[in-house]
This record gives sequence, C-alpha cells and structure tokens, in this order.
Amino acid sequence: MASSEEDGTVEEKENNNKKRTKSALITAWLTFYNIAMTAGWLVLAITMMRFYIQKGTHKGLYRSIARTLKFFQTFALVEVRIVRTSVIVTGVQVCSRIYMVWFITSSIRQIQNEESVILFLVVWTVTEITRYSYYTFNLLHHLPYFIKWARYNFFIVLYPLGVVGELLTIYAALPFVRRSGMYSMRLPNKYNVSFDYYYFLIIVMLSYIPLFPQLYLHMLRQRRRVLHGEVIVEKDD
Ligand SMILES: CCCCCCCCCCCCC[C@@H](O)CC(=O)SCCNC(=O)CCNC(=O)[C@H](O)C(C)(C)COP(=O)(O)OP(=O)(O)OC[C@H]1O[C@@H](n2cnc3c(N)ncnc32)[C@H](O)[C@@H]1OP(=O)(O)O
Repeated sequence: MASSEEDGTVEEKENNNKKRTKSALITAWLTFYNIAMTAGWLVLAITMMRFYIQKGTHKGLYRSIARTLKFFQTFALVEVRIVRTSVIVTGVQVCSRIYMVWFITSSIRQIQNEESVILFLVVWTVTEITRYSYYTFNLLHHLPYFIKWARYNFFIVLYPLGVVGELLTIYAALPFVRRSGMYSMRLPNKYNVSFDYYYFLIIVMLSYIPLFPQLYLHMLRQRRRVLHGEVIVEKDD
C-alpha cells in the first residue's frame, strides 16, 4: 500500500515535470515566434516608409514589399492552433488576410497601386507591430501599460479602417476579374463544373457583413476583460 502511494507520488512528480517542461518549451517557442513576427512587421513598416520617402509616391510600393508581406502574413497560420483563442475567430481573421494577400492583391497586378491597398497595409502593419509586441512583453512578464492600452484601443478605429481598405480593394478588382475570367471555370469542361471568381468575390465582400461584427465584438469583449478586469464567458468552438 505504502509503496503504491509512493509510486503514485513519483508518477505525479514525473507528470508535473513533463507538464512544466512542455509549458516552458511552448512559452519559449511563442516568445521566439512573437519576436520574429514583431521584427517582420517592423521591417515592413520601415521598408514602406523608406519607399515613400525615396520615391515620393505609393506607386510600386506593394510590389516592393509583396514577398515579405506574403511570408509574414502566411506564417500567422501557425497561430490558429497554438494559442488559447477560439479557432474560428483566429481562423477567420488569419485566413481572410492570407486570402487578401495571395488571391487578390498579389494575383491582380492592376490593383496593386490603389490607395485602398496602402490603407489596409498601413493599418495591418500598425496593428501587428502592436499585437505581437504585446504578446512578447506579456510572455516575458514585462508589459508596459501603453502597449497594453494600444493593443486594446487602436483596434476600435483600425479594424473598421482595415475593412474599408480591404473591401475597396476587392471592389477595384472586380472589373479585372470579370474581364480576364481568372480563377474561373466555364462550361463545358471535363469536370462538368462551373465556377465564376467574379461572383465568388462578391460573396466574399458580402460575408464581411455577418463575420466582421463578430470579430469586432470579440475584441471589445477582450478589451473589457483585459483593461477592465471583467470576467467573460466565451462559447467553445
Ligand atoms: C477564403 C475566403 C475568405 C473569406 C473572407 C471572409 C471575410 C471575413 C471578414 C473578416 C474581416 C477581417 C478584417 C481584418 O482583416 C481587418 C483588419 O485586421 S484591420 C487591422 C485591425 N485589426 C485588428 O485590430 C485585429 C484584431 N484582431 C486580433 O487581434 C486577432 O486577430 C483576433 C483573432 C481577432 C483576436 O485575437 P485574440 O482572441 O487572440 O485576442 P487576444 O490578443 O486578447 O488573445 C487572447 C489570448 O490568447 C493569447 N494569444 C493570442 N495570440 C498569441 C500569440 N501569438 N502569442 C502568445 N499568446 C497569444 C493572448 O495572450 C491571450 O491570452 P490570455 O487569455 O491569457 O490573456
């Protein structure tokens, strides 16, 4: 009896040690990830500012940052499963951005010089520098109040501005998509399937109506929880 109790204690200790090691490894990985992402978005911010100062125009700016943007925005996919946040909330946010970068702005050269592209790029960049530096300092237990404040206040204005930039960019893409027939499949074809990317884009634009308010409300709840200490009960996925 005594020996099985001792065994239990040893087992418990081993389990606790394993859990601690796992949690330390996850924290180390997340800290590295967030530092890398903060650095990536800072590089994007500096490249954009340098481009504008040197050339005096936003024309050509997207092309100059496209590769870096694609890399760091796509890398955000790893967040969808590793953080505590709802998979749906993070998934919609990350996937819509990746979609915006790969299947709209990078795919349709003719819209890359639109002002709306600069609008969402600037808004995303400010948001991500703030967000990833918030997570980094938080994980290191040295979070300056102004970063916490910025993380949970900037979005009030930046989120709608980002949405405006994204929607105007998709809207600007519509005529080019219709004319070129890109990513579309017309009948007859061997799969007997038809797909019109033009109408798909219209559906994407309409999907902002139900989805964006949910993301915005989620952030407002997070704001109340973090800045005002309210206890919020979120539904599971
Ligand atoms: C294929 C077709 C696609 C169709 C598309 C359809 C369109 C759908 C509409 C979508 C509209 C999107 C528009 C958008 O792109 C516009 C913009 O983004 S504009 C710029 C302004 N944006 C923002 O301010 C974004 C705000 N959103 C977010 O921050 C997140 O993306 C979101 C997932 C929405 C919410 O974040 P989260 O729930 O994670 O909040 P917290 O930051 O408070 O974190 C909660 C807890 O998780 C911990 N956490 C999260 N991430 C990390 C990390 N990287 N490292 C460490 N820890 C992390 C965090 O610390 C919190 O922990 P705790 O609970 O202990 O405090």
